[in-house]
Amino acid sequence: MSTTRFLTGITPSGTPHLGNYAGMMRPAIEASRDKNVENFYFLADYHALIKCQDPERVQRSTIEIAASWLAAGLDPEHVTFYRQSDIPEIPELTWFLTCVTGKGLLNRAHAYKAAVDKNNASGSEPDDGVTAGLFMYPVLMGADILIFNANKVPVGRDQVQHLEMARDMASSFNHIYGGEYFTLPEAVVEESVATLPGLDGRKMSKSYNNTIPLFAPREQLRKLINSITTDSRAPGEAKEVEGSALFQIYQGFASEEESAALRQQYAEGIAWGDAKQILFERIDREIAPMRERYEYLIAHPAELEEILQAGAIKARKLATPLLQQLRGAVGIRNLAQASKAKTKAAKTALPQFKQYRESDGQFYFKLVAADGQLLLQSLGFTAPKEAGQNIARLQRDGATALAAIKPCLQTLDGVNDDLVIQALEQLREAAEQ
Ligand SMILES: Nc1ncnc2c1ncn2[C@@H]1O[C@H](COP(=O)(O)OP(=O)(O)OP(=O)(O)O)[C@@H](O)[C@H]1O
Ligand SMILES: N[C@@H](Cc1c[nH]c2ccccc12)C(=O)O
Repeated sequence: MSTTRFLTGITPSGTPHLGNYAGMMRPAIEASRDKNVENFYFLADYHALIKCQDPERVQRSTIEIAASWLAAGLDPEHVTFYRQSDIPEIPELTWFLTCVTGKGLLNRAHAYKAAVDKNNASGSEPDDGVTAGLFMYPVLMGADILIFNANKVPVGRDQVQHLEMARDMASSFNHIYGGEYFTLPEAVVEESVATLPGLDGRKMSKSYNNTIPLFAPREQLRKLINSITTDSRAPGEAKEVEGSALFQIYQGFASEEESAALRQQYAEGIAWGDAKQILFERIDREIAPMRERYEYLIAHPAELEEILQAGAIKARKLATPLLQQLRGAVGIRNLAQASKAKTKAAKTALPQFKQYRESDGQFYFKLVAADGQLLLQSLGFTAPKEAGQNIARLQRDGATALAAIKPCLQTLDGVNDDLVIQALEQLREAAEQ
């Protein structure tokens, strides 16, 4: 049995923060220790170019995020850890998928729609300032996922629509080229993972500039924690945990007992300064052991490069043969082998007869086109042999047999005899080859 494949990407467009760590990296690293799953983690640097056109920042962020994953315990021996831009099969697949994706589907993508809505609201042209990169974002993401035929993709809520689109692209391609080339991936949204607030109480996010960098040096970490917004209650006055960013961040790191103890101290009127000291100590306890490794890796980017290159080799062992197969499927082929490929492609796209027994105890058959359309549906027969004989007649005599066995068939909306005869012809030709 094949193992389940998990895949997730992180866009290197800034410095990783405590929210990225608690909300994504830590649970992903814990999950990666499960021996029954295959894990793919990658740096989505092509995606970074959509929102960040500062080359130094892209490079810096790639280094910081790669070093963060490794320092936080990701083991590149057990997972496939790579950089998107090291896998040339991804942009090539992006093009194949682009050609089977409706433009209308992409018009509905949240990120693109949000940009258009903003322009409409301000009276600008709808596509003002919108790059084709932003528009195509879901296709690139689809290629990231489909190139490894990932089954499960852990993502935040905002990415669920992209997974639906990836499924659409996979089924369109399978349908058009008549084969099970792609597995349909599923989003995994971990509801139990907390969203950490930032310094100002809103969601901690690069875009809000309210983050605490995951590997801020100790003294900077202390300073940032001291700047978390609190209310003006004085020492000795009872404090509310509800709506306290400080408490929520603490919960993202502490055990249940530790959280209960701080809740008690809030009720007893702990001074904000002391609560901040407790938060600082708790976070530093978790981060300090990793900080040394992080700083080492940041100072040795050649080692990071080597780890990513090894990851790319591992990843391409899967991507290269799949892409080869896809090239053949779409008709980009070695011309010396063209005729062979043609026969094979024709075979994969054939209609099919199916014979089965229903719960009423009767035997039935149907004819299904390669794209899944139902072309013929029989009524029930008492013996399986009768169903088999009718199939054999249709295969042998085509149109004549179809006319003769009409009374044993249901009428189907939207299907005419020509369509059925064409399918029977196609089956006959294939059998003759
Ligand atoms: N405050 C947060 N709490 C928990 N998880 C978070 C938080 N912010 C981001 N994540 C998770 O980290 C991963 C990377 O997210 P992302 O790069 O969007 O972070 P971000 O700082 O919000 O960036 P941006 O502002 O550019 O969207 C995602 O899985 C996301 O769910
Ligand atoms: N778009 C994702 C990052 C990403 C790119 N490709 C992916 C493939 C799978 C999962 C996530 C991704 C984000 O912003 O968070």
